[in-house]
Order: sequence, then C-alpha cells, then structure tokens
Amino acid sequence: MTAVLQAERLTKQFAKDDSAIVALRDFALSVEEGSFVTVLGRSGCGKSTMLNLLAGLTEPTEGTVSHRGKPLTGPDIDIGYLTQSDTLMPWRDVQRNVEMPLEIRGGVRAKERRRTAAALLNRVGLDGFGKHYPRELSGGMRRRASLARMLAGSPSTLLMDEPFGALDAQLRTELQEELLRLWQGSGQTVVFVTHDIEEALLLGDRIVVLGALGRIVADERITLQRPRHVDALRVDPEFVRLHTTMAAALKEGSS
Ligand SMILES: Nc1ncnc2c1ncn2[C@@H]1O[C@H](COP(=O)(O)OP(=O)(O)OP(=O)(O)O)[C@@H](O)[C@H]1O
Repeated sequence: MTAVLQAERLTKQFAKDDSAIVALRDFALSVEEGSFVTVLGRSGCGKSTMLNLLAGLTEPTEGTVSHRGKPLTGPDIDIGYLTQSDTLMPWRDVQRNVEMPLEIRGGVRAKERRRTAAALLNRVGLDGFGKHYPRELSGGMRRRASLARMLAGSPSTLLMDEPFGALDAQLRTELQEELLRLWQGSGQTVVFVTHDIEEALLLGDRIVVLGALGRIVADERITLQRPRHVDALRVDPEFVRLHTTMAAALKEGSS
C-alpha cells in the first residue's frame, strides 16, 4: 500500500511570553491510501497541532510532512480539513459556502459549481437549505454544511478534528453513518481525531493513540466487520478487547 501522508520527526514548539511550549515532539505517522485512521488522545496531547501540521496550516519547528510524495509547504486544495469549530463564512449562504473550494480550485463554471454544491447538500441531508445563511441553521446542520464544503473540492485526503464532538448523541450517530457512507468506495484517505474510544473504533480501520506531546502509545488495525452498529459492537468480543486495550493506552499515555 502507498503512503499518502507521511509525517517524519515532527516537532512543534510555540513561543509563549519568554518560554517555549512544546506541543508535539518527534512525531511520525504514515497513512496508507484509502484508509480511515482514527487518532485518539486526551485533551491537550497535541491532536489539533498534529492535524494543523498535516494540513500544512502551520509550519513544524522540526521535521517534515509529505503528501503524495511531495513535501507539504502550505495548505493544499487536495487536503480537506474539517476543524472543531465552524468556519462557514457568515456572509455567504450555504450554497455559496459549499461552492467555495470549487472557486478556489478554479476552472469550474458557475453553473457547474451550483450543480455540484446542490448535489452535495442533498447528500448530507440539507436539501432546500442552500439559500439559508449559517446563522439560520442549527449546529448539526452547520456541521453537515461544513462536511459538504470540505467534500466540494474533491480532496483525496480528509482531515477531521473532532467534527461531531459538540453534537447530541443521536445526531452524532447520524453524521458518523453519513460520513461512512460518503467515504466507502470513495478511495479517499481519512485522518479523524477524536477523544472518544467508541467513535474511534466505530469509524476507523486503524486506531492510533497519542499520549503527552503526541507520543504514539498504541497503533492497531481495526478488523471489525463493516457496516458497524454501536449496539452490536458493544457485545462483540473483538470490540471489547480493543476498547480495553485503548483505554489502557490512553491511561498510560497521560501518565
Ligand atoms: N497557538 C498556540 N500557542 C501556544 N500553545 C499552544 C498553541 N496551540 C496549542 N498549544 C498548546 O499545545 C498543546 C497541545 O494543544 P492541542 O490543541 O494540539 O491539543 P489537543 O490534543 O488537540 O487538545 P483538545 O483535545 O483539547 O482539542 C497544549 O498544551 C496547548 O496549550
């Protein structure tokens, strides 16, 4: 399998007043094409810092990130990033927010942009909401719109930072299922950050657990059969084994 995303010896240090804060130290990760990798870690262990580096949004203090064999030197239209917080533009309606990656990519006619955005809004269950502004949508609908916007540019790699963390349990399950439907068969590579073990095991085919400063304390394949349903999973011995192992790794990583 080919590695799509490769991080080597990544260290990120922030300057704060007169001292330096190390958020990530000597981090290495290789992500295979078409895989769904979930990254699990306690708050503050460097997950967002890692994703920002993988997205090319921030520069590492040391080390390198390569995407499709080329060093990443800044944001790349082929890498979609769904952050924890809403980044929809409040002055654009939903349709025009979703069209944005196509405008950035260029060379796509307005009619085609509208058609693509409308099809994506339909896929994420937002039919008829294209003319609404972000403030007129619920939190869950804004997440769906953000998901559609990320997909509009047809990125081959998707980075997601606790995208459903703030939603109620029911909506979260719906969006997890929707994401899997969109991903399966797409060939896209996903790196999905969460602090929820169940979510990580439900979605991924590989789970990476980070401890303090992004130290990798566990890295395992998830061979649970798809489609996966939470209720059935909870009584699956392999799920129970993985859950126990990952909980122990999380605990070890924070000590
Ligand atoms: N811009 C910044 N300036 C200074 N320190 C920062 C900055 N960004 C992150 N940090 C620090 O780096 C560490 C890792 O932060 P990061 O946001 O990557 O963690 P996280 O695992 O994503 O946390 P959470 O799950 O709470 O989002 C923290 O100690 C944080 O305070």
